Amino acid sequence: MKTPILEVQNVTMRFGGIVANRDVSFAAERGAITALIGPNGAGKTTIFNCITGFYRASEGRILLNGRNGPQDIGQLMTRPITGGSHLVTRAGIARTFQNIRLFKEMSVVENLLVAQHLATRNNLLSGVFRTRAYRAAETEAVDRAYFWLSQMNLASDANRLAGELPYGRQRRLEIARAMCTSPALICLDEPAAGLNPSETRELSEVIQRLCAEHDLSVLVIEHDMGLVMRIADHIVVLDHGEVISDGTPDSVANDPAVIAAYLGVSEEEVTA
Ligand SMILES: Nc1ncnc2c1ncn2[C@@H]1O[C@H](COP(=O)(O)OP(=O)(O)OP(=O)(O)O)[C@@H](O)[C@H]1O
Repeated sequence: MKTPILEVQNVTMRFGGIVANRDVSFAAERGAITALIGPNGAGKTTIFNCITGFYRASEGRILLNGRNGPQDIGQLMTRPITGGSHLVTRAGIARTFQNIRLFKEMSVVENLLVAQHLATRNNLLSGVFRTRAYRAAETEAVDRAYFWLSQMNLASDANRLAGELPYGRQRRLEIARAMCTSPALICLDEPAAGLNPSETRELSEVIQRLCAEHDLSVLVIEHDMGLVMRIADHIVVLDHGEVISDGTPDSVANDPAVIAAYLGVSEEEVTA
């Protein structure tokens, strides 16, 4: 069996007295789409924030088995002096947000160029003197931006203001921006929220294509069960901060614990 791209091991996350995640363990397979589902307040966004380096988990370990071997996300965040969530991006995890966070006053292509500054090794001096390496990195960044715009069916919008794009296109632009950092794992937080059915269908195709053609693994939080059942290879269900089911879409959809969590009744009532 292939090593999973991501291993979440016994993660607990507390906010004061609130336990948002308790002893959460699951793995995301390499080259596959893993969906994280569960009712409101189940702890999905919190575990996402731990994985993507926005929070440091109170307990447990998160391992990314990326292109440079296994990396402990908690250690990247707490590394003395240089540590932080930018190291998690460099290690190969990119994300999008539940509420779209684009630079709305910038053009579409500028949004993608900003994202790549983190990955380039240039410093102030090379910028002032416009060294050969600096110019080469700039050209590469522009080429990469246009590549991902065309992959996301956004090439014709390159020079429009990001804030002027229709909602569905803004969502795809966020994914393009994340892809510009060359991630091994992309984490999508409710990518279908606010989309109409045809935009959702286009989004499903884009996500599946990313996985199939670009050596990418996907972890997605989503409430749209139609989308989840259509694209997920593997589903992890959270409820009250804990994993209550983990398996194929079919096994999860028929799991009495999952049905009970969504209906807000006890498991015994479902099986009775
Ligand atoms: N920064 C925080 N401070 C205190 N409590 C928090 C914080 N973030 C989340 N929580 C609590 O942790 C629990 C899990 O929240 P979380 O946002 O992770 O759930 P979710 O499954 O993503 O919900 P939704 O589907 O509504 O987005 C909730 O009870 C929430 O109130």
